[in-house]
Amino acid sequence: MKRIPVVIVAGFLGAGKTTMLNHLLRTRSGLRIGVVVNDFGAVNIDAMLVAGQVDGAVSLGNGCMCCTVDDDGLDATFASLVKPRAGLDLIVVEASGLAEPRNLIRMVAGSDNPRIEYGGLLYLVDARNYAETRQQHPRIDQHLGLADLVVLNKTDLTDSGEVDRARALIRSANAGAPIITTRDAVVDLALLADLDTAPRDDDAAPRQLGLDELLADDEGDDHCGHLHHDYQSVSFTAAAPMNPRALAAFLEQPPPGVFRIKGFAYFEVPRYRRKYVVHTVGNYVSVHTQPWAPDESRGTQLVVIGAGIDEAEVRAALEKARADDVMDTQSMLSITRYER
Ligand SMILES: Nc1nc2c(ncn2[C@@H]2O[C@H](COP(=O)(O)OP(=O)(O)OP(=O)(O)O)[C@@H](O)[C@H]2O)c(=O)[nH]1
Repeated sequence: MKRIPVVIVAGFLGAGKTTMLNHLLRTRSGLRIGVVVNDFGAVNIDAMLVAGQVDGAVSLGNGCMCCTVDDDGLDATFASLVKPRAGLDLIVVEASGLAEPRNLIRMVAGSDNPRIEYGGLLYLVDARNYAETRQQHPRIDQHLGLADLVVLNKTDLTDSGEVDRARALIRSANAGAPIITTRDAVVDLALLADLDTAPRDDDAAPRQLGLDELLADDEGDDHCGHLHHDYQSVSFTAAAPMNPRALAAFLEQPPPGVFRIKGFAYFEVPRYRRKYVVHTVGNYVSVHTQPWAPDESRGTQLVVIGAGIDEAEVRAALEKARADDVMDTQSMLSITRYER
């Protein structure tokens, strides 16, 4: 029986994991892909952003799955995905931006399910924020060291010098994994199919860490060092419309410690009634629109993630950004200027 490869997609907050997953799903040309999506916040925004285009999906919300799944690891999740009827060719596990890849690899490689096999780790790097993130979180180097393929993304937001510097830093953490540069995480699906057997850039050198060593190594059990211990998330939901100017001001200058905001917003402004998907990563804001699903209730759902954030302050700022009056169309400029 052919086993279904399970590829783990990891990378720090906002690196482009969901963007890549959506690209793969759009271009899968006949291949059947199952996904496991894990979000840090209580509202599973990532699962909503990939909904509707996937052949089988399991969403594990509210916490990094490296620590929050139970003793069976991901076994129940895989069991529900690999039913022969689903006929999957590939399973992609999108880790939360703060998850520990080593633990995830253990869960997949150590699974008792005879229908799956570990298919490798793809690690996404945000070229714009990488140097700073690495300085803040030296542990990222360990994550990168486990990768079978590194995708250096967001090259449009940096100059070539910065891309070269990021490449050199990645190389110092991982001697052999191929590094590809991308914009909007456009990765060829074929690359994922043979991730763990693809030729490495240092063919002569041994792998930094063999899978057996990895599974035996106790270092990954040191939960204290996990990135998510330093971070909090605040989820905000509102059925009433938002004030575009006030929400834009929040996205541009969020309370101290906030690094990532994602979700969607509802504005009751003539001609601007579509669903506004909003993202911030560091100080970069981006917005795009999509239609509401026919049965979807209008409303705003945002997840705000950061280190040392004051939940009450975040919540109060978002409450203040609700529209308390009829909004003029001019006010939407403050949001639409970030449309990509
Ligand atoms: N300019 C630019 N924006 C990008 C690129 N790739 C992704 N983005 C944007 O970056 C933001 C975050 O992308 P996501 O795909 O949601 O990132 P993620 O890694 O899934 O984020 P988390 O799950 O929160 O860790 C979104 O606004 C994307 O549209 C890129 O290459 N260039």
